[in-house]
Amino acid sequence: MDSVAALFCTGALLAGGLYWFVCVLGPAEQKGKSATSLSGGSISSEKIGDKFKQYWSFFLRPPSEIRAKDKDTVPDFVDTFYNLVTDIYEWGWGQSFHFSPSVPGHSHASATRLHEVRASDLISATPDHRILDVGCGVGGPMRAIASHSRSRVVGITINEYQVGRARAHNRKAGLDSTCDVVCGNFLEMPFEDNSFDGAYSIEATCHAPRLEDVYAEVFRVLKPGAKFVSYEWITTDKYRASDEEHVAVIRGIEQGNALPGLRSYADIATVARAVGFEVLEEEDLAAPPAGPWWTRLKMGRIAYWRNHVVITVLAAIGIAPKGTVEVHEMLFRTADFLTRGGQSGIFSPMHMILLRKPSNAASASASAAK
Ligand SMILES: C=C(CC[C@@H](C)[C@H]1CC[C@H]2C3=CC[C@H]4[C@H](C)[C@@H](O)CC[C@]4(C)[C@H]3CC[C@]12C)C(C)C
Ligand SMILES: C[S@@+](CC[C@H](N)C(=O)[O-])C[C@H]1O[C@@H](n2cnc3c(N)ncnc32)[C@H](O)[C@@H]1O
Repeated sequence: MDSVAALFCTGALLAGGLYWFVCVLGPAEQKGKSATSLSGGSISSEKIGDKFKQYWSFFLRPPSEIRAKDKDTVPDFVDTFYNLVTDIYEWGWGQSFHFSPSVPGHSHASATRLHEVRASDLISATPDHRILDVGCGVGGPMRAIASHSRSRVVGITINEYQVGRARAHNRKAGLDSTCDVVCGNFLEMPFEDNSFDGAYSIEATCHAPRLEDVYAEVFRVLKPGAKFVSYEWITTDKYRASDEEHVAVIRGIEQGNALPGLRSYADIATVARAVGFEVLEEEDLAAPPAGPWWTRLKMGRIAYWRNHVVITVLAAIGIAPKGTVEVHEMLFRTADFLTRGGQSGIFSPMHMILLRKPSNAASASASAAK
């Protein structure tokens, strides 16, 4: 009898421990996405492994070919990437898929919100405005900006699965009457010329093979006099193409984040002017005195190990799709490359550029974009 009781107690303890490990500790950042509901977005479970191999094979081509910057294949490859990572991002990071400077006395959530609201204030978003979110993810920034500015916000993302997640979050937040989400390509947007009073893009245009193409589209859909702010992923003036360590870190960042090639900070304003924008302000928001953005990534290391164990166990018992283990390992490595990029100062994910479409501008700058 005693041994039955001991067996029962051990079983109960193990089950309780597993529940705590997976369900209580599991959602590292935001409750809402749990480890037991990780999926491959719109990709069916059995195809995740193959899709991951296909994603990775993009980088097996010679860098010169990757940098050929193909407008037709890159959006598909980015879409595959977001099918693979969206659930893991939400589970381990939250609903805002970007970095922010750390702010003393503020939580990650609060520092994230300050960074988002800053974009809204820079473009002077007001309640009568219709604002475009270029590359909206699952809509963390959109909800913060709609609540802060009372503007109507329309987000666009290439990834259908994110559209569903964003809409569900909007409904839950009671913001579905002010926030809309559209599935589409920001290189060819399904919006009328001169139809937005402002636009912002947070860590999304880095996925564009040519920055000209997305900036020209934003220019086209903005009303004359309207402002656009972008937080760009760039290499800084500390980056040296002759330094092997620099090259390895930047390549690691590109491979783990579906980037067709990082741009230099020096190219951003040139492109913006070429499509017809006036440059109002340009500042690397990661530069001192801003608090380091990478500390959150570094501090998370223990949680990532825990996440790795959780995903491996769930995949082994058939709850999580098998391929998620490889995807998670890729993100694990990416976190390290990003941290090294931040610490060495060669990379920034928040080079801010504030632009205005001139008041006397014609509707589009198609010729500038070609
Ligand atoms: C702007 C982009 C994405 C930026 C960040 C939101 C993501 C970049 C790297 C991601 C992560 C790395 C490590 C993961 C960890 C191993 C896992 O256990 C939990 C999720 C991570 C923390 C994940 C979260 C999102 C990132 C920080 C790019 C794509 C242009
Ligand atoms: C890193 S996420 C950032 C999301 C959001 N701005 C945020 O901060 O939470 C990049 C976003 O850009 C979108 N994206 C990338 N390439 C795109 C394209 N060609 N057209 C539309 N959206 C794109 C992705 O689908 C994703 O939603």
